[in-house]
Amino acid sequence: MTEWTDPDTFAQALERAETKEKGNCFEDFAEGDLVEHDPGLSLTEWGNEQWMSQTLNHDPAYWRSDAAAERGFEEPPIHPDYLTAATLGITVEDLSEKGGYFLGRTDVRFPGTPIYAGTELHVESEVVNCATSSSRPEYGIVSWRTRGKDAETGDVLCSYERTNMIPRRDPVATDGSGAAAAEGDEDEPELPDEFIAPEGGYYEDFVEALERADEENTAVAYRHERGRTQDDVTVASLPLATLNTAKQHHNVDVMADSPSGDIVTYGDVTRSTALGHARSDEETWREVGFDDESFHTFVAVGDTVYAFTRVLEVEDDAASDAAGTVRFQHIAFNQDDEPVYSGTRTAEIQKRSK
Ligand SMILES: C/C(=C\C(=O)SCCNC(=O)CCNC(=O)[C@H](O)C(C)(C)COP(=O)(O)OP(=O)(O)OC[C@H]1O[C@@H](n2cnc3c(N)ncnc32)[C@H](O)[C@@H]1OP(=O)(O)O)C(=O)O
Repeated sequence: MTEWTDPDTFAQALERAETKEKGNCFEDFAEGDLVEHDPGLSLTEWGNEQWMSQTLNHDPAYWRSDAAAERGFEEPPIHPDYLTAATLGITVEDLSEKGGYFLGRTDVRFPGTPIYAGTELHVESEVVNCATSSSRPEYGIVSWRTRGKDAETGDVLCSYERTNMIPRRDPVATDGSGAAAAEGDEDEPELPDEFIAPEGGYYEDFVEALERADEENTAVAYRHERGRTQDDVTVASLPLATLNTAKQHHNVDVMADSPSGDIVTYGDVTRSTALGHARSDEETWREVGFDDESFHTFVAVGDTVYAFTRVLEVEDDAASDAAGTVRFQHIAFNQDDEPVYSGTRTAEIQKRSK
């Protein structure tokens, strides 16, 4: 009788067996398609706290009832970073499990927040753009508008537009114009002469710093001291806890043959860690939204995520009198000072005079 577990026999069996594939290729997406994602997730206190603690997000309003009450929350709510990561994680099986790279995201908004532990997520995505990559024949570039809804009420809790490179089933010829344009675009860097940092983390400190910087060639731009070295928890456990099935985060065997040569950190972990560093130097009141997010290069186990912040503008138009609105650019960078993530963030920052 054939012993199927004999190594030689099994090797032959594997070679002849069809693989039941997961995920979709570029050709499977068409503009206007609506995908209802089957996985769902109950946003738990444990998941929220695990995400926040591992990414160094320690805003007391998300940890302590008295601080939550001061902010007008019924109890410590679900953090917007965890909500964003969970909304995206659920979509991976249908949108990007085939592989490819999470390139960027914009228009991240939270119309239905605050929300609390126990809320169940139902997520849907609409294909908004399918484009040829002019630099990489084996990929196309797909963008989706994704909405994370309260499964019970249908209220939209988190919405954004995200772009990934997605493998093509059939590679196409490209004209290489993307790479050529990039080569020609290399301008000399023109940084301001002087960088200043706000004295403190209240709204007034950002206003005062921007006023000081109003002279020519000065920017309000500073780095944050904390760094977070990536380990098995941040690289594999956090994405799996959001049902993110991208092999990039948990299949060392497959990733050994990829450009990174190893599993890589979920973009939302990199981003949330950098934001955690930035928030530790400010008095955050409420997150409003995020735009123009890009992931520039991979982060892997052993890499350390640091953060740099530039203050772009302030506006005294927050929903609460206790805060003012600040728009930031945050750049996450690694131990070799390479940018790994950048994006703009609009947040309400507490006033000292509250
Ligand atoms: C979730 C999830 C997966 C993950 O979380 S993976 C971890 C997060 N993502 C990454 O680590 C990717 C980091 N990025 C890179 O390593 C490089 O950017 C990459 C993807 C290797 C591309 O390198 P290139 O040097 O080839 O980069 P280009 O700037 O030339 O971009 C290639 C084409 O993509 C277009 N593109 C780039 N960024 C965006 C963007 N934000 N929005 C739209 N399109 C973008 C760019 O224009 C180039 O287009 P061409 O037509 O010229 O090819 C999960 O599975 O979902």
